[in-house]
Amino acid sequence: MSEIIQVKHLSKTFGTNEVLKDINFSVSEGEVISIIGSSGSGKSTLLRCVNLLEDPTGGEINYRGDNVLARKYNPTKYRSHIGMVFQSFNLFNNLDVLGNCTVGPVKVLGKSKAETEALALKHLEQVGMKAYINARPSQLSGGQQQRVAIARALTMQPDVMLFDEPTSALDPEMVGEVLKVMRDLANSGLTMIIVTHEMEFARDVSDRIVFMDKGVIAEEGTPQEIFSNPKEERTKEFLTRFLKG
Ligand SMILES: Nc1ncnc2c1ncn2[C@@H]1O[C@H](COP(=O)(O)OP(=O)(O)OP(=O)(O)O)[C@@H](O)[C@H]1O
Repeated sequence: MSEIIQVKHLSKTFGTNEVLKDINFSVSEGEVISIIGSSGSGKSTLLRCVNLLEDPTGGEINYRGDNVLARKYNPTKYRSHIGMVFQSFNLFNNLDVLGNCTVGPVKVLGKSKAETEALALKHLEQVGMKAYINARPSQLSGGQQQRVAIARALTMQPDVMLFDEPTSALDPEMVGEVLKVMRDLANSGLTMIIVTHEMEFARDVSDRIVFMDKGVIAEEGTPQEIFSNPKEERTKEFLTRFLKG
């Protein structure tokens, strides 16, 4: 399996707060990785660094072997390979559903409108939102908006999709529909890095679990290793606390 992203010795500091310390991990084609850990452990910051939404303080992010933090590398080009879905959907309310999905590929990637619309319709169908192409985001439920946000990211034809707590802002009854779409994507072979508090989902869909604690990767392994047989005391404590809560 070829490596798509490799993070080496990554660090991130906000003022005097060292949020990420010497992070090393990689994702290969077709892999699904879930990042779990307590609130404030640095999960979202790590994902945002991978997408260059935050400037890492040190280390390397390699995309197919090239360090994207090197001066000569074009960050816009790199970002076009990385899809991201946020907690808060971030759809454009002045555009309808189809417009939300086509604006990026047409304006940023310079793709043809006809080709992009066909692709967008395919992905909107995949997430069960094809019937809503003319709706505005404000007319949709949170779960529907998040499914459109997923279709929008997919229409950019990314190499890897990052999900930053995609169900945290949803009413409980809408969590399932978004997780179902993500399960289907994972089964389809899409490469995914997911920050989530949905433990059951993470256990079921992931090839690997990364457990973060206080800015470091405390433990990493298969779902079986992490959930049934964690080696680190802090992993056990987190899971016990989580299951009780
Ligand atoms: N833009 C920022 N400026 C200053 N501090 C920040 C910024 N973004 C994050 N932090 C700090 O970095 C630390 C890690 O935050 P982060 O959001 O990455 O954690 P998390 O594990 O994703 O938490 P949660 O599960 O609650 O989302 C926190 O102490 C947070 O206050």
